[in-house]
Amino acid sequence: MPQHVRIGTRASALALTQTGHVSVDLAALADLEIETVRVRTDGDRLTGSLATLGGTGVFVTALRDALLDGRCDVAVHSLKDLPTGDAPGLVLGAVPERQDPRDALCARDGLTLAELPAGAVIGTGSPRRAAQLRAARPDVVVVDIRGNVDTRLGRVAGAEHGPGDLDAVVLARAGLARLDRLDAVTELFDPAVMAPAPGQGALAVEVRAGEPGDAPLAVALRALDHLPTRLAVVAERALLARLEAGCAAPIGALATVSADEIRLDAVVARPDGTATLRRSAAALPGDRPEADALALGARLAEDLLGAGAAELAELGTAR
Ligand SMILES: NCc1[nH]cc(CCC(=O)O)c1CC(=O)O
Repeated sequence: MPQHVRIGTRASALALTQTGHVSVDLAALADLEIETVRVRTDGDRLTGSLATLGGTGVFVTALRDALLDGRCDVAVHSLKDLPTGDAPGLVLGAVPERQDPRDALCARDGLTLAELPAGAVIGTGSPRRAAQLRAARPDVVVVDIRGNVDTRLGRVAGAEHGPGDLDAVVLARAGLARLDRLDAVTELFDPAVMAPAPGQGALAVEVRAGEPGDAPLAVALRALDHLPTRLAVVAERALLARLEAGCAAPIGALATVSADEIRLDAVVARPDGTATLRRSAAALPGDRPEADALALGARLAEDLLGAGAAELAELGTAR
């Protein structure tokens, strides 16, 4: 008898494809019969600016409630949308292998950021992307936009659908890849120019704590987990947590994990892009690599705080 598993997801096209991939992967790893349960979150319901929606977790809370209530057994989130705080009763069952974490420019007429004219209008809802765009090109105009990936792409001039009132938008490459929309990408940003959000390109597969470790679902989750990705996102999120910031802060971080090193590069920006602070650190993972990744993120955050990161990024005042 296969184990019956209900997998909870937001109903956006991106969430549904992400959940679909996780379902297929889990079903290939153990004898599971998987049912998909759609859950509506505040992030789907409310239309205000992402930066003002009331902090972190707008895409996540309703899914976590469904997990805790037993309406589903597994929840799939974009890792970058997951708040850094503890979720009592829940654990990260698996962090599957990450996709390319870079941000992508989707501009009209195949243009790159350097090729866009002065005064070009670029849409993003992310203070992190806005600050780094302004740092790279102080002469462009950044406007706040919301909506799912297709809505945002539709606002680029020359798009087949939509009003086309923008010269470009910035989106995560990973989301575009999952939606089969890489055709819209005109430039992939070097992380030294546009550092991605902590956890960008990775997924979080969350489950209730204390479920039996020998059940088919638990076996499949352990096999799906990708240790280098887990270590990278642990380091990136430890940095964010120590900075007491969330996904709406102008903070980018990217860890790269090899057999003998975890390297973490981070940027903290003034929201208007007129100043940025970059710092890097590395650690040699030992017998408890997750603890080492956690310590690395916290240490780099201390370094940034000592250099004035909280004042620069207006942490604690922005929300
Ligand atoms: N906040 C929305 C969100 N959450 C995850 C992704 C993309 C996929 C990912 O980073 O894993 C997106 C859209 C975007 O930023 O372009």
